Amino acid sequence: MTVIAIRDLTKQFGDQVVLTGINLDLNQGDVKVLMGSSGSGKSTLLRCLNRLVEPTSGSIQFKGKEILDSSVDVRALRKQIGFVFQQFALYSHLTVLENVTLALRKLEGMGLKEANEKALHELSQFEMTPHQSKFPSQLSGGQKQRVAIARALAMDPAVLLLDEPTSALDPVMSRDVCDLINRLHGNGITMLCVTHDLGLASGIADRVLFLDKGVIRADERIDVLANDHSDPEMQAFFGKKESV
Ligand SMILES: Nc1ncnc2c1ncn2[C@@H]1O[C@H](COP(=O)(O)OP(=O)(O)OP(=O)(O)O)[C@@H](O)[C@H]1O
Repeated sequence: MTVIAIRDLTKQFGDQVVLTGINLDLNQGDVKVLMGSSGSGKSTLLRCLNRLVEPTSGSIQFKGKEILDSSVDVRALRKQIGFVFQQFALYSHLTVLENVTLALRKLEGMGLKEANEKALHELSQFEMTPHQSKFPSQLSGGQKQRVAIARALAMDPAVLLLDEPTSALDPVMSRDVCDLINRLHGNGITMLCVTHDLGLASGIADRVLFLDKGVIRADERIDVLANDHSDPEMQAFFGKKESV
């Protein structure tokens, strides 16, 4: 089943055209990785999918319904399409547990007891229950990312968007996040992940979407892209990275 269908999507910031004619389908359970040079529009595309950025034109359907209509309830949409930020975006003055319950109380309208139970359930999936009373400053980067992912999953989203989830992490913690994403994959959640990290990309997905100058130029196996010497853009991008 197609969960997200993007058609002819464009985005301009003033005179700058960032996305030009994006077409992409995400099917249920897909884990897709979006790569491309810095400034190619990856984060912008990801952000369009839950309307953190408003596209200039085109269509995005979520489960067959247009999400760019002005009548769409954006808060409800963001429960269905969760977003995990590069820098975790946790509230520093709230504990781990409160970071997760806040979203449940505000977006789901849950009472404290119900929200606590749900939040503790999510945190336990990621072995974060022992850290529930800590503040973000008392956590490692990997633990912060676990909390951020637990918070997004507490909404039971159909889709999880991840924007460079390992870029602030060391290699060990990056592998931890990679394992975690693979566990989620087993649960059937649909994911689109922006990353520069080839280890993460090859660890979670078979294929990579390569974004270049506002269009998706390739949807291909990672090793094929990495060894494609005929394309100067790909070579420039993958040539700088470790071989896969
Ligand atoms: N809110 C904004 N206002 C104006 N320009 C923006 C805005 N957000 C992004 N841009 C511009 O859009 C272009 C694409 O940015 P985007 O963050 O999507 O790229 P990216 O591929 O994710 O880059 P990186 O890999 O460096 O994170 C950049 O030139 C950026 O300056």
